[in-house]
Amino acid sequence: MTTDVQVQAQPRVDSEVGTLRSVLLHRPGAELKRLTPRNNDKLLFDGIPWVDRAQEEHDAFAEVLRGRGVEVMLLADVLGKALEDGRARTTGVLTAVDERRLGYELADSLRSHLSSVDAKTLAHVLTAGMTFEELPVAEGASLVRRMHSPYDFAIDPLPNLLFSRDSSVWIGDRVAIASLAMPARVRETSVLDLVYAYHPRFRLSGRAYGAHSAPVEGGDVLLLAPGVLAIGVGERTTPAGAESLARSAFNDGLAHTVLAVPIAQDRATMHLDTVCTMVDRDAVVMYPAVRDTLVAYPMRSDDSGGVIASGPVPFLAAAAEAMGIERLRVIDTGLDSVTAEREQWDDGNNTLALAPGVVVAYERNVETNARLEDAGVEVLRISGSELGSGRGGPRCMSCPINRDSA
Ligand SMILES: NC(=O)NCCC[C@H](N)C(=O)O
Repeated sequence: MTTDVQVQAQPRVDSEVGTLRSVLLHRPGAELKRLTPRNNDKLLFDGIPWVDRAQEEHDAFAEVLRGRGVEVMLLADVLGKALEDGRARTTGVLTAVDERRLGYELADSLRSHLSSVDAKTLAHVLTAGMTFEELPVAEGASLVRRMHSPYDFAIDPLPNLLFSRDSSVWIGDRVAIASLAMPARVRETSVLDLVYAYHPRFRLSGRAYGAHSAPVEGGDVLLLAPGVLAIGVGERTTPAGAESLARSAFNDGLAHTVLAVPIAQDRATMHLDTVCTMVDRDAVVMYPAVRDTLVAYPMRSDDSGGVIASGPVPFLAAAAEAMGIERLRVIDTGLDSVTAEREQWDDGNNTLALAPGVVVAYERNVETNARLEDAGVEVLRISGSELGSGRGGPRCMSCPINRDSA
């Protein structure tokens, strides 16, 4: 159920913790059923999720948000709506059909076929992909068709759309569509591009950054305070990507300081939000192992379209200074290193704030959640036994569209 006020809310996000009003989620679907032990690594899942249970867990997550008055927009719905525009369908077909994979003839006949299907079916194909076995009949003489296994992908599935945080990020009233680093996620950019270009709710919104710039993933971008961004630089976001997003944010007047924060180039720490998320206006929960070592390279505008970087300097001090506060509190999870490592791996530090001091977290991270509560943070627990197999928590699975100003 949504209220009139929520429906009218214009996209705008200037912090991590302002009361969440609208959010974009992706309910996992058929694309997760494509995962097998042979392809799960390439598709960036650490196991084979039980899809029905993952959907139940996701529905429960969405219900927690709705229960707190948040408008939940689902990607399948907004993509389907965007694809009602014929121009979106044409672009969607062109970006999904890869002639290098299919060869000229098969690509041509698949493009014709997809141009004739309705918006909902096309939305399904764009997210769940298509196997050779599912291709429309005809082209029996195609070498490509004959030589591929029926189970090979003619169009790759996008199981990581579940992590809607990474593919786009709102900064102020502009949306930055990510340039995703891993081959398994690159096509997500074009799906989100369709949504923001053609869905009536978004099509007038301005863009920040450019989807074809150097890699930046939304999980690396933290809106520490209005005008202050932190951008993790590691396995996904590159220094050039961070600089490019900073330049765009400065030029659009969306930020005065951007902190580039190096993180280890490991799967466990693939994004900054795997080790640090904000839980209150002046507080973060942070993986203890990085607490004292995290540094930042502050960037500011040179006032003529360029970016000036300095540092490295200690992250916590640089963040507090840029935010104009005395100290950025780190909720001390006080965990022994083994428990901390286990809970970090299971997204214990990946919380989604619904308001200052109110977060959604995976229930399995018992110790981290207990410490958050000891520090006065309200923790709304969700189950993530299956959702977590893609290695992402509540923040990763949510793209805030509208928050009250913090
Ligand atoms: N912000 C995040 O940390 N997102 C999690 C992304 C998980 C996904 N399987 C990936 O490897 O990209």
